[in-house]
Amino acid sequence: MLQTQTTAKTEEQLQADKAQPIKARTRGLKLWYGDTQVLFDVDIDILQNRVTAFIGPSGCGKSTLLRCFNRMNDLVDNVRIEGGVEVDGQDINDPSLDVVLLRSRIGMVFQHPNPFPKSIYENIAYAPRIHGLVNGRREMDDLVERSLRRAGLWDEVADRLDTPGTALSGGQQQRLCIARAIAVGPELILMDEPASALDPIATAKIEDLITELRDNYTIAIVTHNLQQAARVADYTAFMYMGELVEYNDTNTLFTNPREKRTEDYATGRYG
Ligand SMILES: Nc1ncnc2c1ncn2[C@@H]1O[C@H](COP(=O)(O)OP(=O)(O)OP(=O)(O)O)[C@@H](O)[C@H]1O
Repeated sequence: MLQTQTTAKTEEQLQADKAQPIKARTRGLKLWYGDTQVLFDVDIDILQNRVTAFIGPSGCGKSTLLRCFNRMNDLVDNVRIEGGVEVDGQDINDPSLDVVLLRSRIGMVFQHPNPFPKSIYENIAYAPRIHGLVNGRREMDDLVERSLRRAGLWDEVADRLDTPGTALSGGQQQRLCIARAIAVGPELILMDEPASALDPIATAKIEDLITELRDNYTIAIVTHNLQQAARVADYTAFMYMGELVEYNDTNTLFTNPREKRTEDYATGRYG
């Protein structure tokens, strides 16, 4: 078994989760890059206000699956997608859908922090301004402060909002990117290995933040780090060669997997 601590949900919590709305889901999702198929009939439900982790060996399709939820794969040449992807019951591959609007509703945080080459303040203010989400400077100041507070960064940057976001430490930059994602009030936040470029202390802060954000947001996270999935995720999906092998509450997936492939991965037999 996995040499890590997972906290089992109580029977009441598991029952309560059954009533939790589905924020996003895929049905029969298949994806090809050119002639190579990398996702095979993936069916997954992402529960609202829960953290869902995608784990699996390198190249199994975790990031590709994550990117299906905001149509980031559209930016890749020769990509072909079949099957359904819904966010809040809406088919996001509907050709009439405004992709820019979609991406503004779904935040994304990448492996390497990527603040804009602008001030800390502007990093947060930019998207709400172009989407017309606030009226006037005072509302914007409030939004910037609220977003930075939610991302656990306010106390560290309140006196230097005019300095460049790129001058912050790596961990601070990543929290700035999370604050930037939060500022537009996203329905879903996608995180692609958000802590893998950070040291253990900065990683712990990101993990604490993910746990706090769960009350207000729905989070899907790709991670290579099984302990991290065990610490932050309510639900975990194990993928292998483009298939969703097993999906369950995190404790059950790690302590009582149904599939031998899941058990082998969780116990480090391959990876
Ligand atoms: N833009 C692309 N064009 C062609 N093939 C791609 C592209 N992006 C990913 N792939 C291939 O698709 C497969 C799945 O990649 P993906 O990045 O989704 O896996 P992953 O599980 O996230 O891997 P890792 O853990 O190494 O990041 C891999 O074989 C990869 O080489």
